[in-house]
Amino acid sequence: MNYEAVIGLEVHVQVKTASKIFTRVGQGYGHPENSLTDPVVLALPGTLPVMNKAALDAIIKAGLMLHCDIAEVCKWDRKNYFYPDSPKNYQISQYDQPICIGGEVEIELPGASRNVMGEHKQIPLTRIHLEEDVGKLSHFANDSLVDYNRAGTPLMEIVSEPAIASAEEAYAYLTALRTMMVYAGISDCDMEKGQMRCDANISIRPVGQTELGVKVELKNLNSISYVRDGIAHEIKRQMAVLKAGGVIVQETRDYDGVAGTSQSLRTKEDAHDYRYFPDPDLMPVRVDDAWKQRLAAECPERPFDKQRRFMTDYDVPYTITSVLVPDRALSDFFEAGVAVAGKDKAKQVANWIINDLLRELSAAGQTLADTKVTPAHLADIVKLVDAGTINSNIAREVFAETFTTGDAPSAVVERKGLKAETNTDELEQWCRDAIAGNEKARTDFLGGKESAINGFKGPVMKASRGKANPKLVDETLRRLLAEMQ
Ligand SMILES: Nc1ncnc2c1ncn2[C@@H]1O[C@H](COP(=O)(O)OP(=O)(O)OP(=O)(O)O)[C@@H](O)[C@H]1O
Ligand SMILES: [Mg+2]
Ligand SMILES: [Mg+2]
Repeated sequence: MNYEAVIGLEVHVQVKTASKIFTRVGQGYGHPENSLTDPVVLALPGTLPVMNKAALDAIIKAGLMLHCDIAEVCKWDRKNYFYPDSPKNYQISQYDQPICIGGEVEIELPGASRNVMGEHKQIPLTRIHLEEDVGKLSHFANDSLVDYNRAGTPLMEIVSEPAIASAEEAYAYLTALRTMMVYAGISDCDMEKGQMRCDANISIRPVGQTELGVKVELKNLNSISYVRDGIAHEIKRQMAVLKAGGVIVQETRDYDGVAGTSQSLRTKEDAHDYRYFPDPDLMPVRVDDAWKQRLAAECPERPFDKQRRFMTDYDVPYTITSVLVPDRALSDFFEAGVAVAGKDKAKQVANWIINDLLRELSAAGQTLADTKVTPAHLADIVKLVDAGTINSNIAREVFAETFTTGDAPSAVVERKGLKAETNTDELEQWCRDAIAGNEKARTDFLGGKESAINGFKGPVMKASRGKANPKLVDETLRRLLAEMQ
């Protein structure tokens, strides 16, 4: 029998706000243990939560980016459980009235090769709700330590429908989701810092069956690659169980990304009853149109929409757009360059960014934010090359100088006297010398071997100390050779 996999992902994303979700103490990663706490975080008697509107703004934005319906009214519920990561013995979350309903995540599957755009698909979402993150426990041989710095950090839970078909699709889903959240400034989604965390629910069923199989939930998937590997491993495991005549039991498993193995944590029988009920300390939230419209205006263009626009409007190849677009600052830099250079020069501007700017940045250990190169510099250098003022070899040199000094390319050309040799008499003499100096190439060319012309170009370039305009050299050589025929 043939089986197919069905996957649903629950993704937790920490929202990047200045303060925590229900109190004014700051949030962050890497601070001394228990330094980001206050009476509300520690649930001291008499404290009450106060809603942080910035966290609501962020989740509404996320919902708008992902085409969700934003509920007119949503409310807060207590998820009750007893564990030291939550000093209140409950977590404030949203149960039956989440803020975002439905929606979808556009994903791109791997193409036939790196240069080819892969298939795009929409993965439907069930909901997105907002809750507070909990504290972190560290277990040692004889004791366990609790750090409440993370407790109360606003946390979105993005729940997909069971509609992801493979480990590759799950990988693409998380990549797309992360790019989108970073684009909108909602979260940095650094999985190593726990800013994005994912649980994967996996079942298999005979192909053609509509009813879902029994799901297994994988936890502790702390990188996007581990999610992919963990899912692939789990699908194989379930197939093997069924093939051997066994049954899948509903359980939660822990996946060890390093070892590539998983083990059962708990089965359905141990499932919690969270006794959800509305939190009496918090009012429901009503989101009106004006609020939604304010945030819609702040939402950036979706990355895949931008990529399609770059390809159709600017005629930039897919491979280049897939480097430019995932980095919002880089794509803004590109568009600023195009705005100066003109739309018809977009491809050249993009090439300077991809081939030269990125190379120089990585060699210098810098990021785009540090660079002295401006979008106008790129437009300048494209213009210099197009006008034949400098050839592309010299342009590389000029760019490197602009990169280190921040001087405009035309200023560098001026200062270093790098203008292409336009003295045609001198150029013509160099060409004559080159032809005279290579008898064989001359006979070959005159005998019809087109490529033999290249044999003269090296000596001409050398004579001009690299400054000759290659187009002009080519033209002059052809004219002189034609005269000899
Ligand atoms: N049979 C199934 N096979 C694969 N995925 C499933 C199946 N049934 C449900 N899912 C997925 O499992 C996830 C369920 O998440 P949800 O938060 O609704 O419930 P939960 O996991 O029971 O709750 P908790 O938040 O406490 O983990 C969804 O992403 C859903 O698409
Ligand atoms: Mg859940
Ligand atoms: Mg779950």
